[in-house]
Amino acid sequence: MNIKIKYAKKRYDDKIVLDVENIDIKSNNIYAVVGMNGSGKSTLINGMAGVEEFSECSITYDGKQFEEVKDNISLMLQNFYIFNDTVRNNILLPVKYSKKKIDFQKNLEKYMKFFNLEPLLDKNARKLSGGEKTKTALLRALIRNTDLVILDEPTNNMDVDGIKAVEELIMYLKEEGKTVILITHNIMQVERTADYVLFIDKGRVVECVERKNIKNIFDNLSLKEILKVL
Ligand SMILES: Nc1ncnc2c1ncn2[C@@H]1O[C@H](COP(=O)(O)OP(=O)(O)OP(=O)(O)O)[C@@H](O)[C@H]1O
Repeated sequence: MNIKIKYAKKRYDDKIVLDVENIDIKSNNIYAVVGMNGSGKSTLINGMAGVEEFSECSITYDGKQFEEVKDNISLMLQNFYIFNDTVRNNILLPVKYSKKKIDFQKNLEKYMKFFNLEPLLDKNARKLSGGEKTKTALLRALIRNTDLVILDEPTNNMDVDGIKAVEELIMYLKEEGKTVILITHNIMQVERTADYVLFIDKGRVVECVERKNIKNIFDNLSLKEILKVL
């Protein structure tokens, strides 16, 4: 999905926490959104996914307005909610709210292969480990098989195997033709997965560059400055 953000602003009372313009997301690429805590990353993607309203914005998705494409956008929230129910029902939650006819079972099987969640499907999701809960939330975001997938720190709480599985899954989503927007604080993950990197600082886009043009993020002084990497 091609997304054009002419401008997007978010204000809380008198404080402007996001003020971005001219962001072009090109279809079938993986975008990493990086920046310090509180820089506005979640505000940006939550607004793009329609779970929060911008104070002002002009955004088109494949040339259309959000309402026309919302069935084709999914978001994994940073602070996702786990319901007091089975893992299966937690993952299948979007089924209840979907107007589109979707083969949820097929999607579940397709994406669950990346994790070892099958044996846990009938367990109460509140009893899972932190990493298993994150996998549950991630599969919930994927179950509608949307063209645009937005993930807010999808490897939180994960061990090395979990991180590897999520990164393989992200690459697979791209192979399927999807557009992925990924917030992460893991710069190595950016190097391993992203096609483009959107650097946000104090609510503004500082850079949006092709990852292959950032020879080495750790050698790039301006990026080190933004990320405060020593
Ligand atoms: N409901 C709210 N009311 C007031 N201020 C808010 C609210 N939600 C977020 N903010 C402020 O907006 C700014 C941007 O927050 P945001 O969550 O987008 O940052 P972030 O870059 O995603 O941070 P992190 O890396 O910590 O997840 C922060 O200063 C935050 O305190």
